Amino acid sequence: MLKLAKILNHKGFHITFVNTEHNHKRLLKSRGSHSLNGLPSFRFETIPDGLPPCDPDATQDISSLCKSTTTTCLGPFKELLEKLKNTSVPRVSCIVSDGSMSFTLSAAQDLGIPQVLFWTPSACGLLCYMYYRDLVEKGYTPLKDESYLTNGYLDTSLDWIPGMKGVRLRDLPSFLRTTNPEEYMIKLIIQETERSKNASAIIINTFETLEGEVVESLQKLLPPIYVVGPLNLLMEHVVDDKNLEGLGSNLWKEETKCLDWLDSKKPNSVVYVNFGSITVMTANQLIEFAWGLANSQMEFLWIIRPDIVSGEKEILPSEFVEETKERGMLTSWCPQEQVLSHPAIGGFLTHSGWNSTLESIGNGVPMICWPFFAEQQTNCWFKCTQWGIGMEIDNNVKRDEVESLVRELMVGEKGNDMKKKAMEWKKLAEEAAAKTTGSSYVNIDKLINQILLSETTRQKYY
Ligand SMILES: O=c1ccn([C@@H]2O[C@H](COP(=O)(O)OP(=O)(O)O[C@H]3O[C@H](CO)[C@@H](O)[C@H](O)[C@H]3O)[C@@H](O)[C@H]2O)c(=O)[nH]1
Repeated sequence: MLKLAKILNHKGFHITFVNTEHNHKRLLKSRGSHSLNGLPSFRFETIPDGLPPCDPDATQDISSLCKSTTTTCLGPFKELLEKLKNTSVPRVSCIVSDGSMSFTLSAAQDLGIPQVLFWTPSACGLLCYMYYRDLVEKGYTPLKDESYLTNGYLDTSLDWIPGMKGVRLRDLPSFLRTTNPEEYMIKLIIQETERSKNASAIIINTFETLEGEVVESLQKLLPPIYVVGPLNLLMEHVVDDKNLEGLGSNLWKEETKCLDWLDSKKPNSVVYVNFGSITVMTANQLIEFAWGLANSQMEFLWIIRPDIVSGEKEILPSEFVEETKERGMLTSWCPQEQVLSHPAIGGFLTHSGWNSTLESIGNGVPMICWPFFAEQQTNCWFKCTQWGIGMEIDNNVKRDEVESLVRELMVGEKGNDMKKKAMEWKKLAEEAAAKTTGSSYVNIDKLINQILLSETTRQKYY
């Protein structure tokens, strides 16, 4: 979202970027007390998320956060808009908000301005969310009982989601894996996808050559869709804007020593391991990953967030630390985009969050996928079965499987094929983001001219 906002600012928009108070505090902590002072044309504001204060270093519970924002944020958001009217900043002429923050639609309606929803997961993830109502109505979820999680039921294949023939229940976003008929996340998904139909437009961070067929299916269900990714590559066109450089969004402090360490490594020799900002695992799973990496004999850079093990501090066996000290580096958070673009990185063991996936594609890095939740399962399916750049690790992770997949990724024949394929996707991603001619570059201009600066908006506010 911040990247998109920077691009729009670069194109001439005044930006008011609204964080929750919780995230605002976290950003100040990780980036420094002046980091959100903003610029005259790019300002930060906050609204409360409605949750009680909690550990500032840990990711909030997603279900509670969604429930709270969807029920409590509209009031504070409208108050903020009211407040902005009485300041010297230009009048708010359009609202771009997260796809799961559809309460903002009602505020935009009050002001009579365009409202665009930016769905930050993949297009394939969003397409599955669009079919969540059908999954409930057809009786696929809730599951009859817990045994359905393991009795083969999740292998049921579906042929009615257009653009995703052969996808299995287990490859769909994970929220359907519940026996609870009142599951909040399912209700939320149905509510948010339904409300999305009322937006002026939808933005997705992907590119046409990667997810064209899926986007075509989505076009039939939603308002005009603008495909504008990979945003991390489009950002390269605003690097000359020095003013924007200081605005970043890392929620933990970035450790940059790993970049020096990578400088000392041979090309394509290091496995990069990172599970994003939300994934948690058990202490036992952490240990299985550790021994799998150690036994693979490969060099690795492993990012272990302070809250990666649910409910306890992560503890790695001292024998593991001793055995791998010459070839492994452990740290708590890194500048991932710089890491993935480093020539030493040969493969990425990832949870398959969409940003990590796109950043990996944009750098031609093949992946091993350990999807945790949400649409990561769907991203994993596409990477493994459609795009030829991924191999999946079983959820019940075992060291032997980690060892063999890591070796296959780094020195095996399949790994080699995946690397070639990943380089082809990198080229296509670069083409989509190319200045002036790339499809995503062009789509950003179309979004601006057709929606954000519509004729009425122009007449009313400029
Ligand atoms: O050490 C780190 C680890 C991560 N990152 C960055 O953090 C982001 C992580 O994003 P993503 O890979 O999408 O993972 P999550 O944080 O888990 O993302 C959530 O949001 C995504 C977009 O909606 C969804 O695709 C995921 O399923 C959902 O878990 C990426 O830009 C990374 O570059 C860093 O900079 N340093």
